[in-house]
Amino acid sequence: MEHFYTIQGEGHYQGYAAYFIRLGGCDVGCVWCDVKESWDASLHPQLSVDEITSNVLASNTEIAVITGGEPAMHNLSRLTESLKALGSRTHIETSGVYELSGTWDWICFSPKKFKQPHASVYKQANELKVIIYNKSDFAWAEEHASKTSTDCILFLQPEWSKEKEMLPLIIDYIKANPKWKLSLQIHKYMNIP
Ligand SMILES: C[S@@+](CC[C@H](N)C(=O)[O-])C[C@H]1O[C@@H](n2cnc3c(N)ncnc32)[C@H](O)[C@@H]1O
Ligand SMILES: Nc1nc2[nH]cc(C(=O)O)c2c(=O)[nH]1
Ligand code: SF4
Ligand SMILES: [Mg+2]
Repeated sequence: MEHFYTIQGEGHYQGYAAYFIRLGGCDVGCVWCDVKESWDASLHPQLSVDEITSNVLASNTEIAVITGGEPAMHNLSRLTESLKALGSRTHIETSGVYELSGTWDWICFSPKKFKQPHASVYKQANELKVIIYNKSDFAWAEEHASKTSTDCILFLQPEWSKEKEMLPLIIDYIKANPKWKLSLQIHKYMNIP
């Protein structure tokens, strides 16, 4: 769908320069998705792996973030092999609904109520990033956290339109349950992609 060089705005690598590759196509249907224009893959141009990776190479970062849409809908073996051959780190943002293909240095798993994750992703995830849209999402976050590996880093991130309402609750929750950390979408405050 698009590719751009920016600052990773979320999660464990928040603040790092990163080259984003956003793949079209998603059938998860989150009501609050902030990139709904990604859902229909046929509306977006197809680029070759070489076209994409040459842009990553031209940037100064060694971090390539594959996102979407739901990137795991696609076979990502060739793309991740090419990125790694260029010396790039491969990071993915995924809802975990599909079994992952490809080789990954960092897996950010953000489960969704709208479609159940695939069982395999829990032990693969390096970070769990749960979006908090309402109060019931805290208990739901714990359910998912209990299935991840012990070294998985746990984040709560407010849904953007509910941030004013949910952030105070998230802060209280993290103070009471400090295994969780806060993730804010800092790129949205900075008005960058
Ligand atoms: C657009 S999604 C694409 C990757 C993948 N489909 C997924 O959902 O993880 C990228 C990240 O943005 C988060 N996100 C999407 N819409 C959001 C919103 N309105 N507020 C906060 N986070 C949001 C998702 O949970 C995910 O962690
Ligand atoms: N700056 C920036 N950081 C991000 N982290 C995850 C994003 C995503 O949409 O996957 C994203 C994004 O869209 N922009
Ligand atoms: S899974 Fe990701 S891309 Fe798909 S609708 Fe949900 S937030 Fe949007
Ligand atoms: Mg985004």
